[in-house]
Amino acid sequence: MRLTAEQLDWAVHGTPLLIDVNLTVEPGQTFGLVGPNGSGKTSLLRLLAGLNKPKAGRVLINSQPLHSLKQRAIAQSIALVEQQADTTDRVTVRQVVALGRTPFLSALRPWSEEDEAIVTRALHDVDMHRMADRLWHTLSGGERQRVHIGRALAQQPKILLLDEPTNHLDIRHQLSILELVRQLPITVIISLHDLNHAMECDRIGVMDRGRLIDSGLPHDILTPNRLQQTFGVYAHVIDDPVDGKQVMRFRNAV
Ligand SMILES: Nc1ncnc2c1ncn2[C@@H]1O[C@H](COP(=O)(O)OP(=O)(O)OP(=O)(O)O)[C@@H](O)[C@H]1O
Repeated sequence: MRLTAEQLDWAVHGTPLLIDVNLTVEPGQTFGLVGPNGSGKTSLLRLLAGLNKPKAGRVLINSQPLHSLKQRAIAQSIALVEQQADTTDRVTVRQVVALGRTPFLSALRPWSEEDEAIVTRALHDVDMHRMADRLWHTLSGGERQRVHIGRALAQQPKILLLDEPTNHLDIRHQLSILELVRQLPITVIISLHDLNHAMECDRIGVMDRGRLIDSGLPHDILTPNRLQQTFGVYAHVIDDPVDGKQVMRFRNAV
């Protein structure tokens, strides 16, 4: 599904937090959202997921305005993994992941073996199958993060929105989750602080003080000049002698 944001504005108590954001992510693309702390990445993802209503502008999935759809229809297409999602309920890992199937269940469409298989697959995808019966509150931060990604995968969305999905993960799980996400045949928007990870996206966009100030191919966007101006760091790019890929190295900009 194509996801489009048209002239999005959002404000809290009169303070503009998103200003004239325009964005199109083509079906199947992985779009990385980068930007300093407080630049508006989470705010944008919440608008794209339909959790917050824009003050102006609109979000479209394919050519359908998001605001014209019921919450259940949105949930059948879009999944959001938030940064600080939590639950106080006494639930197991499997039960949390199974919540991803909720938008598809009804009196006429009760829980089925297919749902069970989708949940099992999602647990494997995030490497949590061995902990399926563990209680949520006993999990570490990274394990919780993987369970939330599992819930989103169980939702089998056509558009997956991920807000810094790797910030609690050890390096092995960072790499495996990013690889998994990139291989999904769906539209993905992922906010990332690790700019070397962002380089692996199909396209990236840079947020700065509520505006999407640049978007395009990672190598064209994450230039030393941009890193200095927007992120306040000096960077240089070196070629990895093993695979020839370009890697960024950062130093303080004083
Ligand atoms: N409900 C709110 N009330 C007031 N200010 C808010 C609210 N939500 C977000 N903000 C502010 O809006 C700005 C953008 O926040 P947002 O969480 O979207 O940034 P971000 O780019 O995701 O940041 P980070 O990289 O730190 O996660 C921040 O300055 C934040 O303090």
